[in-house]
Amino acid sequence: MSRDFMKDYKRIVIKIGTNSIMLEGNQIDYKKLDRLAFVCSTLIQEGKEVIIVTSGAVGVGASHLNLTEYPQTIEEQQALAAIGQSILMGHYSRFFQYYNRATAQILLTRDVVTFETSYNNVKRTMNTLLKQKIVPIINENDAIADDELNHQTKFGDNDTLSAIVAGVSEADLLIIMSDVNGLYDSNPKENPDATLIEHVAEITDEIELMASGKGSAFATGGMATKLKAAEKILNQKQAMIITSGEDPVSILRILEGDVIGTLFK
Ligand SMILES: Nc1ncnc2c1ncn2[C@@H]1O[C@H](COP(=O)(O)OP(=O)(O)O)[C@@H](O)[C@H]1O
Ligand SMILES: N[C@@H](CCC(=O)OP(=O)(O)O)C(=O)O
Repeated sequence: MSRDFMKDYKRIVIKIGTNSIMLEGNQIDYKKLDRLAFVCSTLIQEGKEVIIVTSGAVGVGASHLNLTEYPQTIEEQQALAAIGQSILMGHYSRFFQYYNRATAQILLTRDVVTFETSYNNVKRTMNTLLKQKIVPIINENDAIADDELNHQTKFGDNDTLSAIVAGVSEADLLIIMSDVNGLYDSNPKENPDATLIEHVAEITDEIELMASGKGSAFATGGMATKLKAAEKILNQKQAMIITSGEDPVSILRILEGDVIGTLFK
């Protein structure tokens, strides 16, 4: 399938996962964040609008405290996210500054889906930032999001969050950057013979069966939540790509129509 239509896409949501932000040994991958800032700034110069959905608050918090294991209690996890989120945002802000771009932090809970006023507020905030060529950087508000009996506030994972953000912002395309090149017919970390799927038009039972667990202790999603996100995107009549976060510059080629990663459309 030709991907020439990519050239017409204007509003892009880019989701970057914990495994792409952290190097092995739980250090922040500065090169990756810098390349991402370069790519987003270049896209804005080309007249596109970019929203980032970032994971990594918990991972960066753990790195800051030199933890190697995922903490057991919710309060420890939430405290870690609070520590990591501000450090992470500081890095984004500095790397984007080099390219003369401002960033803005938006932390969301499920209230944006449940309450119309919250939905409209976040939509308005995102549009106002984009009009000023400022890059909204979104994460779940991990420090407060928890599910109480009659108040569900958690998205649970950032793949779901990124599909919701793509819906609220009426984006043309969601790009999910991961530590794999796309959806394979089985987990490529466990099966060296796994083959990459180039295009998926519908999330069938057969597609769902291909996905299994997550790539590291600090990630929450795995391929299964990326497929859930894809299902949402297809229902919203939008497009999504899962691609490797190894070299964010490949996003420029994706938007030129190069066949990279798995396309859901
Ligand atoms: N069919 C599949 N194709 C590709 N990756 C898969 C598949 N099934 C499971 N995975 C796993 O999904 C992981 C990516 O998801 P995740 O750990 O949430 O990473 P991220 O932090 O990038 O969101 C891969 O590292 C891989 O181990
Ligand atoms: N909000 C969490 C995101 C966790 C998450 O979904 O991680 P991932 O599977 O790497 O996208 C954080 O910032 O640590």
